[in-house]
Amino acid sequence: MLRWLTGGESHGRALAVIIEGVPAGLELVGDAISAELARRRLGYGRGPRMRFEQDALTIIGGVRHGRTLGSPIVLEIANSEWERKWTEEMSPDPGQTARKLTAPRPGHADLAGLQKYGFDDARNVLERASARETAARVAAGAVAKALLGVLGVGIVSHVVQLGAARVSVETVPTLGDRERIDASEVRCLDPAVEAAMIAEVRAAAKVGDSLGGAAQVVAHGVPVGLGSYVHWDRRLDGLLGQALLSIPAVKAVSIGAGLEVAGVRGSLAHDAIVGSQLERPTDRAGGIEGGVSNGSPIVATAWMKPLATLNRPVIETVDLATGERSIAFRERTDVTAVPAMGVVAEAMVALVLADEALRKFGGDSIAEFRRNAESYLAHEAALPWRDGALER
Ligand SMILES: Cc1cc2nc3c(=O)[nH]c(=O)nc-3n(C[C@H](O)[C@H](O)[C@H](O)COP(=O)(O)O)c2cc1C
Ligand SMILES: C=C(O[C@@H]1CC(C(=O)O)=C[C@@H](OP(=O)(O)O)[C@H]1O)C(=O)O
Repeated sequence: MLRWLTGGESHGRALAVIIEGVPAGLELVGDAISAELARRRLGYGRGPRMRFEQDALTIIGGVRHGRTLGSPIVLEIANSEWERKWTEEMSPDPGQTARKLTAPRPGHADLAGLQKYGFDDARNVLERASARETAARVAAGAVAKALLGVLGVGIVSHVVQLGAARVSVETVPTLGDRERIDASEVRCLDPAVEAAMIAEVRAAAKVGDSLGGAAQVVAHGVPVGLGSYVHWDRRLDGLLGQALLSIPAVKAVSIGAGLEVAGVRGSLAHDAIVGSQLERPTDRAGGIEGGVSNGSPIVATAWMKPLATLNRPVIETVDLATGERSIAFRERTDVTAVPAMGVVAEAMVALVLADEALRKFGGDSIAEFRRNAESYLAHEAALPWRDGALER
């Protein structure tokens, strides 16, 4: 099993993540993790911070000479502004701020967080509720992707909706599309829709508004048999749903044809099993049946609300210090973060699949993990009719 936990505040010294359960001997280099962090910073419509934020990575433990040790992997991602701007405001030493934030921003965790934890300064809430934390998830996801690579699993994501601009649901990307998607400013495969998405962001930015949208994640090469139908908390679709819904501002998750199948007849909603190789000409189920991976690509889509902070603040709130009507204050903000959210969603899918792969195949070393997987796959592939036994 894979366990991981992040820590750190948005404007604190750094974020950290500890990842436990990765077998020894996995090839892991800092550059590969940093490259994933850089992908998350991209995207038309992101705010000023992403232009200077470096996401400087330090591997604190668990890796030696480019290979994992089987011990907890400890990663640190520095926050670029700490030294310059935040050492006093975010100091862990006793003291107090002269700049309390007392007007909670609607659409953020501010008010519920203030009430729940008994604070009188919304900074105590927003620092941890900020999606800055997703940088640590992406670092952990890079480790999970490296592990999944041993099984031949590869993950790709693309933006399928930004504001009102939306691609056809038929376009499911291959691993070969990854470079082309990352080269797109909005991480969209279809050039015509890409242009419409950029126009949407421009129009929203011009009037100080924000946009939501959706990103689809596809995992290719996932073996049959991850997840289970035997308990509610072992269903792979349930695990993916929780993981993706935990991304800030993600409000819905669909698997495969998800939303569309609700409105069609059953005869058009499922995937036929064809021939002696048990092929699936369609993948409406998104690679999961009964909570178990079925060998088809896993397809999950995360739907994001428009960002809550607006560059032209208009949303009403109440200043808790005075009880007076106020307008939500503006931290720097992105116009949209859907392209970045897709990269975070890839990480979350990778972490779920890596956890399930470890549960199924186990192993303290990568050699053992690979051997176990190969043995299972060889056995699973040896169904009687595949070697002609049924004909004898
Ligand atoms: C990558 C990423 C970047 C985000 N950037 C912003 C931002 O700049 N401004 C903002 O208001 N919300 C931003 N958000 C969303 C907020 O963090 C989120 O709306 C907030 O946590 C409340 O949403 P919730 O109710 O889903 O938790 C971002 C989310 C993600 C995934
Ligand atoms: C820092 C990141 O995103 C931040 C997420 C965020 C929010 O409210 O969630 C608000 C902004 O924070 P700041 O005021 O520091 O610019 C974004 O920049 C990041 O993704 O690394």
